[in-house]
Amino acid sequence: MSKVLVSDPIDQVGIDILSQVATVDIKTTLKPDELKAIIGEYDALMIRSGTRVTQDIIEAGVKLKIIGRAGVGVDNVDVPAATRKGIVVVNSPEGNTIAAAEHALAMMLSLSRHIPDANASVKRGEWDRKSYVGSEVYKKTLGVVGLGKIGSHVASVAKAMGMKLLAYDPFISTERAEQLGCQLVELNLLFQQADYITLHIPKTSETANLINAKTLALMKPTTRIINCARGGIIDEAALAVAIKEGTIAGAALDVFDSEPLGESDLLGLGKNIILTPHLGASTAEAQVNVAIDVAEQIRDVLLGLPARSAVNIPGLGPDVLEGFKPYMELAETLGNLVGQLTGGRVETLNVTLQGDLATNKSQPLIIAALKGLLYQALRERVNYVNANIEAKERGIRVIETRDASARDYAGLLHLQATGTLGTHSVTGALLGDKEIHLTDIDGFPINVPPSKYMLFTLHRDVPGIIGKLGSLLGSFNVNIASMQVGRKIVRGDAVMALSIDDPLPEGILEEIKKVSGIRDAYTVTL
Ligand SMILES: NC(=O)c1ccc[n+]([C@@H]2O[C@H](COP(=O)([O-])OP(=O)(O)OC[C@H]3O[C@@H](n4cnc5c(N)ncnc54)[C@H](O)[C@@H]3O)[C@@H](O)[C@H]2O)c1
Ligand SMILES: O=C(O)CC[C@@H](O)C(=O)O
Repeated sequence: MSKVLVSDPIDQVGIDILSQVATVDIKTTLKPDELKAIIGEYDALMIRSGTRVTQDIIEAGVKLKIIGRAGVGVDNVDVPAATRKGIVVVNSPEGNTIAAAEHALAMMLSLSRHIPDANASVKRGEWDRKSYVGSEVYKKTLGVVGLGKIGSHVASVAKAMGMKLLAYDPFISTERAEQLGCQLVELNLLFQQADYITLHIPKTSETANLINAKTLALMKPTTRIINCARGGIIDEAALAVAIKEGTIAGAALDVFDSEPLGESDLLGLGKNIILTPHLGASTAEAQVNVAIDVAEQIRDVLLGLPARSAVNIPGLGPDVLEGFKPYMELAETLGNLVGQLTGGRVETLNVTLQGDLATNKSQPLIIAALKGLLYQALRERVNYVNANIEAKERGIRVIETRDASARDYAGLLHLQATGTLGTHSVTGALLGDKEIHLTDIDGFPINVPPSKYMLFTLHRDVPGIIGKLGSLLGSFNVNIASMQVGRKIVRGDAVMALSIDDPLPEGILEEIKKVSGIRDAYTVTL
């Protein structure tokens, strides 16, 4: 049975799902060294934001197949290191969207009305109504930085509260922004005009310290900033100075450069700052959502099924996977076959996607073809996660061609590999949407389903050659399950594709190549 380590608090519903297929250990107080010492035993690791999965830990996780982040941000996982090791990293892209958006809105209103400080004063026995006069958000301008899932929800609710919306997101269309009632503007204009600025972006090299002394200086003295996205997007020292000096009115922060917060310039700024301990996703509903979402993906991967929200398998979303699964198998089989026919080191793989496959959603097929191609070299070490990187590291150039014109099959996949030992090509399609058929080998038309053990010959199409080959195989006790010849012209060059029941015995390939009329022969195991 597989073993899963859960190293952060996860809702029980997730543990129950994992327990269907694995032994689950829950250890939520591990120090990095302790995690490193035991991770080697586990097939899967499930975390929230508390565990840092560094390269060290990934290297020590010799059995790890999947890391599941019960939340959105995977910045606590070294995803490139996991990818290199073929470990799938999954998250829950939507499970806590509403929770995080509502937290941002709650922070905005709390900051406007000094609710945390007013509440604390009443609890101290005071009745001070003068110190806590607030301001309304109605008719004020909210600047939303990042109009993705959380930013969009914040914008919709803020719109309903009568706020004017500006947004900055270089990856969002004007139409989408308009649908949400937002005016897309340049960042500096947003900083200059907004009364409230709410951040809903990932922390990347572009967004690190996006709010700094320079950008703070652009803001109005009445501006309030809300960050429920990621620590490090705001320069905390500069923010503390801006609040202290009245350059801006205040800030509400759920996330910090270093968590837990500890000593900080942000403490001691009174009612103009609200600090929460990374609570954006902490609702009962969100924790159930993310636990189910991620535990199901871990369960599926441990059962050999694909994950629906893998962050390091490009283009393998649920919609793509559902329709493409049989074609993924086709691509992998063809990749494996052409890799074995070509032998040696492959330098270029030409991938032609024809008919229905000629869509811009077919990137997963190329990954599957590369996985098949690299199988002989890497065996189980290559998977959908690392196939692309492995191919790049080996200098394999991939050339894609899309040809939407209809053929005899709804979708045809053609692979041509060129390497140090020559060039070979294979084409395949699906019959009845699921049965793989090889339709062409090296330009010769055939129509055979692939089988585990196959023999291909390139020969002259002359009488008797099939008999000679059959006798030779018989003399070595090789049973032929099926055989087909593909030729372009009668008595010209031809290929023969044979399915055989067992692997070809040692030495027989050389004997086959000596048969008069046979120019070459290849044996493959699929
Ligand atoms: N506080 C919490 O507990 C909590 C909970 C959930 C999510 N989050 C964080 O909230 C953030 C947003 O999450 P989401 O689910 O909305 O993500 P999302 O991917 O749906 O949206 C992010 C948006 O940011 C935009 N973006 C990327 N780079 C940008 C840039 N340089 N400038 C402006 N926009 C940029 C993207 O185009 C996208 O629209 C993430 O950082 C996530 O980790 C925090
Ligand atoms: O695990 C948490 O509570 C925080 C999650 C949040 O930061 C996220 O990115 O999803």
